[in-house]
Amino acid sequence: MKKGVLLVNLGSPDSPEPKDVKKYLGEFLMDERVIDIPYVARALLVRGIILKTRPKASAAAYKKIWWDEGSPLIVISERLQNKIQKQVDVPVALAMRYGSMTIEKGLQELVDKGVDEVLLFPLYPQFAMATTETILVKAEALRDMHFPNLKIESVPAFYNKTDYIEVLANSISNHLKNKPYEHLLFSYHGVPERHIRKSDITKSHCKIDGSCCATPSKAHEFCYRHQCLEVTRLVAEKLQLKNGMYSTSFQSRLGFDPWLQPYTDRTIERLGKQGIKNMAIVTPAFVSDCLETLEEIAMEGEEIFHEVGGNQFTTIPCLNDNDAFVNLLSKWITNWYKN
Ligand SMILES: C=CC1=C(C)c2cc3[nH]c(cc4nc(cc5[nH]c(cc1n2)c(C)c5CCC(=O)O)C(CCC(=O)O)=C4C)c(C)c3C=C
Ligand SMILES: [Fe+2]
Ligand SMILES: [Fe+2]
Repeated sequence: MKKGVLLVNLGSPDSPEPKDVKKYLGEFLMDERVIDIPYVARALLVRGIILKTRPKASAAAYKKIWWDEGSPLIVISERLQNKIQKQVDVPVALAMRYGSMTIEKGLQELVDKGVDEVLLFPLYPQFAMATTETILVKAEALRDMHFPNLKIESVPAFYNKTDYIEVLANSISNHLKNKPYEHLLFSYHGVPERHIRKSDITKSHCKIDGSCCATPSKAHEFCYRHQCLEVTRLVAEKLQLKNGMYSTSFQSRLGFDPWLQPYTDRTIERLGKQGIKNMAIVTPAFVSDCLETLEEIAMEGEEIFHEVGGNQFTTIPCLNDNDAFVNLLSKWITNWYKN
């Protein structure tokens, strides 16, 4: 069998213009694993409310971070793909779950190269319904419809792999080398609390009460909250951070349902009000810098911190196409096709 790899990231609009942002958000938010309410209610909420106002505001935010070459998330993912391709002996394609670079096109590109066994590689360290699961479900549906003879294997969430933690911890310490900080905040993309309960395979473990995620359980294989807290714990251990010098929060909430807490914006505000003058922030739910890191954290987050008296706000870049990260993914891919 000829093997190939499909890297999959979230996706971005084609341009930062409201019409393209509206098209992209329409596809993204109509995914039943992102806004997980019945179809009619979802359509009313997304098409009747969100798409009437959000595209204009989101387009303005995208314009602030857009690069000459395009969306940072897409450009960075392409750089990652190209660098990995130089290190491995099987074809490596790139697709996005939403937007124009579809998973269907990515699978077709590999099939056109003679590939009949694909390693599907969701570019997310932690499992979530709205990330890893939706990619797997979509790829399998496309396989059943268009590529019935294609074998698909997937890479599970890699949040607790020792070599990943090492790469992340090294990236953090390199960026903070000459920047003294009093507090390091680990900010992860949030999800509604309901998503955590839905993904609980035991149907009884996840109570989101502060202790369930630290109590061993089969549920953790699919618990986004546990996996985020583990990344913080393992990196803090590796960097020998003292208790109180670091914490975890969740960003980017949307709507009125309870999302994972504490919220990042309120945490930044609280830290500033407590007298922290120099803080650093890292965003390990994202492997590539994107709207949520470049605008929501590096711009809005910094503004909040300064408003409450904070001084130095250091945003640590995502792993992006950093050589150590490229080497790590290339090593995992090579181990897969050599076995
Ligand atoms: C409404 C529900 C949303 C869920 C659940 C959600 C989960 C989730 N998202 C990411 C990663 C990214 N999200 C990004 C943008 C973004 N996310 C939502 C909504 C949900 N995300 C919206 C509406 C948007 C669009 C921007 C906006 O209008 O604010 C991005 C950035 C994409 C880019 O083009 O740069 C990423 C990346 C994760 C990891 C996650 C669950 C764990
Ligand atoms: Fe999101
Ligand atoms: Fe839990």
